[in-house]
Amino acid sequence: MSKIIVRGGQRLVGNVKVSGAKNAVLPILAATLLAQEGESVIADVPFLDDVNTIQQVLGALGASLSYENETMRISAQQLSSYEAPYNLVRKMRASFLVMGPLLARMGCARISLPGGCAIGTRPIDQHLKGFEAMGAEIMLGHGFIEARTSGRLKGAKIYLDVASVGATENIMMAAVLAQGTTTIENAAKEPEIVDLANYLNAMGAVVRGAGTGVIRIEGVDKLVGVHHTVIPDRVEAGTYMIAAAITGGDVHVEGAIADHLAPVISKMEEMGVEITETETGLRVRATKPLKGVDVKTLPYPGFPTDMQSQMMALLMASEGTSVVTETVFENRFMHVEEFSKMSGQIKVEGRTAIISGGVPLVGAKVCATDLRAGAALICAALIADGDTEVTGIHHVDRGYVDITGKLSSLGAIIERHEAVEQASSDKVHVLATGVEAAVSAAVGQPEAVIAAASLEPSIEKPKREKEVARLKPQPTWAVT
Ligand SMILES: CC(=O)N[C@H]1[C@@H](OP(=O)(O)OP(=O)(O)OC[C@H]2O[C@@H](n3ccc(=O)[nH]c3=O)[C@H](O)[C@@H]2O)O[C@H](CO)[C@@H](O)[C@@H]1O
Ligand SMILES: C=C(OP(=O)(O)O)C(=O)O
Repeated sequence: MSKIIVRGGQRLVGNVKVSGAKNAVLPILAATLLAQEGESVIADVPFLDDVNTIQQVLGALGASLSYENETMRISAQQLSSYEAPYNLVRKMRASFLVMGPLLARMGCARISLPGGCAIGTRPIDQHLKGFEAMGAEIMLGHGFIEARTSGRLKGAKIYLDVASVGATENIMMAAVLAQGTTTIENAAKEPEIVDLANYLNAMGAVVRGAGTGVIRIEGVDKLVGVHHTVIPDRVEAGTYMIAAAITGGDVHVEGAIADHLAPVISKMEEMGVEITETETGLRVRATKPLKGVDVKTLPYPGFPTDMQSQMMALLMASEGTSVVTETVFENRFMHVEEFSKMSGQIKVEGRTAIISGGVPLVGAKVCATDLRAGAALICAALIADGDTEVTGIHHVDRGYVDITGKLSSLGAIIERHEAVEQASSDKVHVLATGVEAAVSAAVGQPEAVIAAASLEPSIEKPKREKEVARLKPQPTWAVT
């Protein structure tokens, strides 16, 4: 099982460059499916597992792709399938973002249900409500969602019950080729929505109002491939800002856009962190003890839920009591249990966490329960006494480009240990201690052979097989 080991106690100093935004590039790559002519050239595409997954989804639909020097070239003139494979959708919920473009381009789309994940149930009802309003027929069954339309989709007025980022993007992508005008009310306002709208407009679409609560889309007949550069990742930037502040460091976060990070900057300044805008990013300095603050996550321009766990790490290192309220996802406090292994003093009551700050953190063996939880544990580990071993880092690989390299360039003592994998023809052999660990190492692999050595020797084979099936039903995994 791969892990990241951090030795706490180093002050971070220097420059760190932010990569292109995961949450912008995924919908933009999905939108390249809309280009009936020409090649799409997307620059600043971060080297992430999620990007690899969407690349495979596009490939399975018939697009041809190449990826070099953070630039992806996509030709989608000829699509050969309208079905996003289960193996890929199960790895990454954002695969569902191909539904809008497929419906618009091919009149049908079949995608397996993305299901829930560690941070909440994450329904897709608002996406489907939008497609239905535009005339699509939705069929659900056998773990699949199929959407079909006879002829073009029709422009419609759609009010979102929740300002969902994904639903706004999916509906926008479906509407650009629809007949007539689509209005999305209570639309999400995130910078990634604006980046997608800019890309669609460059392709020939007519999208107005992105970044506000009302987006109007005039359908056009055809879109073409164009060049686009993805915006910098505000969550990655925010994570390095927290890493700098927690270590009492002095770090320039190159590429960070102050406007995109306004709620994070405001809270960190309230705590006593000095943040200055430079020509190319943000300089973050912590020169005095920090004080606790209260934080409530909200859709943009509120405090981002994707920064909640990293902020909690900083609050543990600050003086006084802080209250964090999570309003976006119903189950995004899984990191609290891991923090407590590091001596963090946090009490959870429903959607609120009360943090007693200033208690020295200690190194421990912890597990990333989701992407941002992993980043938060690494931030906390930077000031913990001794070594912290973070497992579950396949989550971190979804959204952070070379986090160990970037942090060690700032002076952190951090290294990555890769799992021992013996690749056979097309299966990955997983060696790990314990059923949970073995299954967690096998997640994300299309086929895995979980070696007997991975599992408790006292458990005989039929029982081990049952245990693996219980933990993660996955028909292509075998126990040897
Ligand atoms: C790839 C990507 O961009 N991911 C981001 C996106 O996820 P994602 O687009 O999945 O998040 P949404 O904005 O859709 O979800 C926000 C809330 O709306 C609810 N909801 C959503 C859709 C729907 O049809 N019905 C419904 O009830 C969700 O359960 C959640 O409670 O925005 C989230 C909220 O900022 C971020 O944490 C994710 O990093
Ligand atoms: C929750 C996140 O991503 P996703 O929506 O892709 O799961 C995230 O980026 O923190």
